[in-house]
Amino acid sequence: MKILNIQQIREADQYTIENEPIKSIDLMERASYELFTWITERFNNDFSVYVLAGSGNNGGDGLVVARLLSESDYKVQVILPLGKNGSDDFEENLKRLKKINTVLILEELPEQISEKSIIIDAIFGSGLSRPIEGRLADLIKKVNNFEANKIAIDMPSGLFADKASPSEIIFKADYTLSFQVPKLAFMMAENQEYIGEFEILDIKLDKEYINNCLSDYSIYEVDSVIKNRLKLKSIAHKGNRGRATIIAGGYARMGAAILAARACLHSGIGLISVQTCPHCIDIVQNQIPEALILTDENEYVLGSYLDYSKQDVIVFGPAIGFAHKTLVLLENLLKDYQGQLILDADAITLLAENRELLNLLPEGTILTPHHGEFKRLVGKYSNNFEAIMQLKSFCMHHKVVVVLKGKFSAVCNADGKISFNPTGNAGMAKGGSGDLLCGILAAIYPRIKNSYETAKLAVYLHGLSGDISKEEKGENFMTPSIMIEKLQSAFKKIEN
Ligand SMILES: NC(=O)C1=CN([C@@H]2O[C@H](COP(=O)(O)OP(=O)(O)OC[C@H]3O[C@@H](n4cnc5c(N)ncnc54)[C@H](O)[C@@H]3O)[C@@H](O)[C@H]2O)[C@@H](O)CC1
Ligand SMILES: [K+]
Repeated sequence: MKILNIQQIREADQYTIENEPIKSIDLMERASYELFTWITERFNNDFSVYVLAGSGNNGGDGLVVARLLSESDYKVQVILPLGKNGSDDFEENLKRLKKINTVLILEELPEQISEKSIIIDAIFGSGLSRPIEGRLADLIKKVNNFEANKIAIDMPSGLFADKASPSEIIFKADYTLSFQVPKLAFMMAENQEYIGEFEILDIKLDKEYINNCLSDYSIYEVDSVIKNRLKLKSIAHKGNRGRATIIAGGYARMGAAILAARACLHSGIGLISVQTCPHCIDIVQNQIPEALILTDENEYVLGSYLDYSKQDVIVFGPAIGFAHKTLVLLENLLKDYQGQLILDADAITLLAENRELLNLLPEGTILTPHHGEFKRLVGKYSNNFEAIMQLKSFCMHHKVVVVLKGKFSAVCNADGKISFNPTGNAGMAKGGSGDLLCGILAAIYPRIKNSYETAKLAVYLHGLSGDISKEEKGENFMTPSIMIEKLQSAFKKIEN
């Protein structure tokens, strides 16, 4: 699903108004009817409704919703903190609201409201142009302390759509009901406490116009052509389903390699090899009898460059440490290995600390840093909008694909396009979770044969197995090992 900026959304509104054609007040009615339907499907009319309506078109939407809910016998009260003069459609809807005469217009929000209330934020939407201050700021702080159900129309008031929000005076919504396309701000971790869950309502803006809008940002949806590449051909044998090698861990740290190898195996790889030091061979063989062992000549760390000529893909990095021999192995892989490289965890720190290696990164290498590791690569940033800019320039400069892990993990291609991943949850934030992602990436790359498409689908499947684990086992109990088991359902889900 494409993410558009405010300017593009405004143009799409205008195009629809002129070409459908539809009057702007009727488009407002249509948008608000979707809001009304969403609300009435989830809250019955035992809930009292408070609508905070600004004086622009976001406020206009709020007034329409107030009218529609009142006509469905909800008790609705409206507060107009910016007064009664505003945009044409706002003023017309205020007239219509007064005509039905069942909605109370309050001067102030009461000091106490029952938990069985809904507060609808229609103060500002996409027209917010500066931070909220003064009386309005006090109102937002007050509302944020109430225990009611809070719904923001289009955007939580105070939040900027396309850039970092400079102030923390922002309505804290449980639900944000936005129109037609998501906004970039919805993808940023620091904004989640204001946005709550977001839903995109179809208000029937011109589809073709939106399809033609150019955007570097989107939310991932499984692509059926790519997904079909995962299907095994009837002539499949272990050799043509891909060969992957995991180079991870070291003495007393082989868990990372085992998790990655298991995830890889359960994601369809044909042959999996694990490079281990001599002391660790038994552990690996006991844990994954399917794995071939590549024996490193070093006793405690991994550092031998072995024969990888038949390997389609190598995962290098999880828990591998920072020994000089390991660094040399990484350098040799960057120089000589001809297959697909997936670099994670300590490999990324090694790159950051030995920056000359960055110039050796083969085109299309997949790197999977979390924010801490990514900052080591690109320097500090103070919000996710800055992180996204750094991500783009890093990928374009080095011609690589980076998965920046977190809430809505951002997968960035070498051309600067960014796809945000919608699956996953906080229960996945446990040691070992990233190792699984490496395994999934390695398993599906040989069939998909495109770094960006592989990364998007692998991150999606990884999150999906996390969501299924959460649903069945709960956020606290779930573990990376459980997630490996749930890969079974994750694959089935995308196959259907
Ligand atoms: N035809 C359309 O364009 C549609 C627009 N819709 C709604 O219209 C909204 C956008 O409406 P508007 O462009 O009127 O913008 P808003 O309703 O978000 O607010 C704009 C007004 O607020 C003022 N303002 C901005 N920041 C302020 C601040 N910090 N303190 C005080 N005043 C401030 C602006 O000067 C302007 O007068 C969308 O978010 C959406 O809810 C929907 O009705 C769907 C159709
Ligand atoms: K709003």
